[in-house]
Amino acid sequence: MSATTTMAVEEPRYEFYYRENTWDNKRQVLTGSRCIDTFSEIPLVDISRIFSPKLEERKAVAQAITNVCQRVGFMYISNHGISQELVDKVFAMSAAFHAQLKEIKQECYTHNNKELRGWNEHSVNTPRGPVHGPRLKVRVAKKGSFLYSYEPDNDPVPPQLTAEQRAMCLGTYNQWPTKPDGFKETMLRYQRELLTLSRKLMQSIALGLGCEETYFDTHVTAPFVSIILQHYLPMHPDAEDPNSLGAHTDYETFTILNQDATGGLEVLNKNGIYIPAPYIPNTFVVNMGDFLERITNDKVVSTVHRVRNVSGRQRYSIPFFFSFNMDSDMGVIPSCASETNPAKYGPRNLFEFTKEMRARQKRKYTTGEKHGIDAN
Ligand SMILES: O=C(O)CCC(=O)C(=O)O
Ligand SMILES: [Fe+2]
Repeated sequence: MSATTTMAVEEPRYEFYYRENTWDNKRQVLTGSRCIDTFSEIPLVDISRIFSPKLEERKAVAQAITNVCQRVGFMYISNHGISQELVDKVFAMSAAFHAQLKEIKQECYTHNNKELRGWNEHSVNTPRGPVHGPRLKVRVAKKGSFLYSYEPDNDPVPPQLTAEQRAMCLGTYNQWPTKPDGFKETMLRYQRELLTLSRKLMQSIALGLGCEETYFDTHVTAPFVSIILQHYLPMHPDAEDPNSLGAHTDYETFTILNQDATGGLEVLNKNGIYIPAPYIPNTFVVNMGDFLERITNDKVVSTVHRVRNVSGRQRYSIPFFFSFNMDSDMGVIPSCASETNPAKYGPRNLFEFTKEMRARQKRKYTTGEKHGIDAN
């Protein structure tokens, strides 16, 4: 009788995630003998030199940023120039807004709005009843979010726009609550200051990718920007889905995220391990989005992430999503393509890129269809 050796065949493992409003995206993660050397923490980059008058210094930080963008797609930035006084004020306003009665927040309900700007609440199923008997699916709230977008008249460098371009700025549809006092002014100041920082970061990314520093400047004069004041409730112990915000990628160029000290943000590495991205004082988290991945021919990575608020406390965060002008046609950047690595994608603008997604979001609200995920 001859002995037979059975080779165990490792099944590929996939992580399913949400991208451009669809759930059927999957990314293979590497397990067992397939594991590779990947990140196990989120790097921190001191960006003070992006403001340096010396090109050499700006190039050095650009290189550091771009290396992280390619390897991890997520980083902490320190010395970003945004004052702690403003950050504290924005968080305090967000907490005061979310603490109001639902009936008051509903005055700026996204459902009332053509472009879905405003407040909304997301919920989760919590099966109740005997384990072996009929189970009731009770929905409980897990997250509230207030969404506002770019207002061209509030830009530190107000752009010249045609009526058509102005209509593409979703901030035209912002809904502002009357309370708390000073809410709109604070949120617009935050938008202004982060716009300036984002344009500077965009120049740094251009340099790091081997382009002229000003390569993207004309494409960010009236950028597609959205800001969400996220308010995560403590996750219900019986919640059917443990995610406060399901695994997803962001679809814009990059996101500047401000989080409180609660924790819960997790970033997927190539080996399928979710790496925590806890709060680090005086830093922001910056992650790259799908549109930048596309125009860099996949050189920069848009990394999957999720939020699980298992702290038992409320959590607040503020993602600032930054992208190009809605009507800027962007192809693969010449320095990211070559004869041996031709451009994989043709030119596309944000308006086209997000059209189907925005239509789906509207369908979801008008038909009450549930995707079980919170769109950005
Ligand atoms: O709340 C967080 O920490 C992350 C939020 C996020 O990923 C998003 O809104 O896209
Ligand atoms: Fe995100």
